[in-house]
Amino acid sequence: MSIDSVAWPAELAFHELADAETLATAMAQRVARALQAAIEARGRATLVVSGGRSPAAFFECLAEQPLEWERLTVVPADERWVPPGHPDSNAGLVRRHLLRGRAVQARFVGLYQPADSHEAAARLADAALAGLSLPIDVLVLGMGEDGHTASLFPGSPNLDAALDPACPRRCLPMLAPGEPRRRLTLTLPLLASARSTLLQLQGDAKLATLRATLAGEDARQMPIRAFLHSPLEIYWCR
Ligand SMILES: O=C(O)[C@H](O)[C@@H](O)[C@H](O)[C@H](O)COP(=O)(O)O
Repeated sequence: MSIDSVAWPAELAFHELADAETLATAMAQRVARALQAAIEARGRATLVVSGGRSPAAFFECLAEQPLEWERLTVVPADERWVPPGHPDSNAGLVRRHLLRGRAVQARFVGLYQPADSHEAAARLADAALAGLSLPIDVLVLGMGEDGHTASLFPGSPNLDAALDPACPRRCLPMLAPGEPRRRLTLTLPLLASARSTLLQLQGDAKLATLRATLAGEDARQMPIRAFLHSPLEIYWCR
């Protein structure tokens, strides 16, 4: 399948990059421009990033960007309900690959806190996010081959609530199909408030998933559909 074989909606900015390194650099430069513009306009900026295997190289390129990091707040789009020292922790991923060098000066608002229950943990994360000024400035999403994004998983309890544009919560507990199953996710109102949204994808399987999203509109089946509209920018390489 080639990029040109898919009739992408004209409003989606689709960038095909030569390889993963070129993609990471292009995304880092784009995100840095948007964050610096936000800082110049409002004195501060908020960046929400996804976890998983894809973003490490992008994080490392972004960490090298000449930004006023002390004016930045970084928030995970979702979290596995594991401590930051756990190998699956998104907070750990961000701290290892993004909050390094000068970028260590950024403020980080993590979602994980120990709690008596998954729901209690989500309420603690909700409280931690209460002070976050909206709209967020930059959102960077990934996508699973099932069409999930953040931890908005098809079939998860709370998915309808999390996708509700009027959801009163900023963070909800979710269940992933694979381990670690217990997740915490930012909800649609918070995620969709972003002034700029980038989607990072790699490989033909995810391109096929993205193509499949165009065949329907129900975000409960493929939650990434809730973001497939302007101002989304898609960055893809094989
Ligand atoms: O915590 C997570 O895993 C992410 O937030 C999740 O939404 C991720 O972006 C996709 O699952 C893609 O993950 P990969 O980059 O590992 O394919």
